[in-house]
Amino acid sequence: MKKILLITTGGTIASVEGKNGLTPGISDKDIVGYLPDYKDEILLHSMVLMNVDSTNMQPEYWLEIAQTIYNKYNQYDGFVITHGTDTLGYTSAALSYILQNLTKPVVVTGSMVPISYWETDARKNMMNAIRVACESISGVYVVFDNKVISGTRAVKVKSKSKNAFRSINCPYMARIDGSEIDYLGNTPVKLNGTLKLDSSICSNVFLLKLYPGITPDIFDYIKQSYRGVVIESYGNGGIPFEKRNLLPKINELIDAGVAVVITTQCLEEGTDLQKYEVGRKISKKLIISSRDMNTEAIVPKLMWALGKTSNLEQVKKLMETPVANDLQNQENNYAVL
Ligand SMILES: NC(=O)C[C@H](N)C(=O)O
Repeated sequence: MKKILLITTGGTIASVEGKNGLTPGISDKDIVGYLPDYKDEILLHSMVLMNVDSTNMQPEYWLEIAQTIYNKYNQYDGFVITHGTDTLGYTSAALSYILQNLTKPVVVTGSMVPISYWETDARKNMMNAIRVACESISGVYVVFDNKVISGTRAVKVKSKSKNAFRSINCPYMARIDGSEIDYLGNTPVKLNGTLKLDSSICSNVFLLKLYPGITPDIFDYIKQSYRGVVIESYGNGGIPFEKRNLLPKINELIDAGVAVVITTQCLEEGTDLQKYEVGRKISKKLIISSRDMNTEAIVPKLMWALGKTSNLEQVKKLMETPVANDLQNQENNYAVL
């Protein structure tokens, strides 16, 4: 019988209506109490690690989750983490970088409606997550609304509906139909190796969304206080140089040792800095191109890379090397669900 550890962290799934609106309030035991009878099939242990709305999630909490999995690793076959949906994609990506050489499944799930409500999606998501955690696969996965998504590719695209997550720039790993898990591409394999807790995280990272009219002085502030900046530019990726020219200040940042990543506000297909003049002008040697990674993966990856080194050549190399399926080089061929 498979032995699974459920780690609860809060989110809507654990929320109750309080004086000031929904807030996490129920325990791991309460959550388990809502599940259909599973006791003949799996041995499920549970623990509360924290009880936060995931809007309050912090890099320190990612480390707590990772450390807990690391400490309990040998006692279980798989792990399920219940989490708020708002920043779930950041946490699943962060765990993919912090927990290196995973040989077991770590499955992150949540819900859009609290588990105590009759119309909840929590029971289905949890049972599906437990099913995936019992598989002989390795790595971090997000299980939501019958879909299995690579931990570095899950993006919340809806604020209210139950089909809130999509796999961005990467095929879905699997679809769940009743108790069947249908793998859509190659069935993920179980890896061998020794788990490593790669926990040096530098959270001094700024995320900047460009808009027409943005002025260069924001970069003075970033230079003083941050070691890395992710610039969400437009389309294929480019920096404005008409009227309010951002290029000199970005070059100053790099000269001061700040890591600069260019990504795009477009959800799909990623950047190509070589296509347009606005992209080529900024594509100097030390600009980090995010290609088809999503922001939820880029931010924790940059924190993880800067935790290891302040050498910008090395940061660029770490960022541009695929980790846990976060980045692909060849033409995409997406599964549409
Ligand atoms: N559906 C949810 O879980 C949303 C909630 N605000 C959270 O992220 O914790």
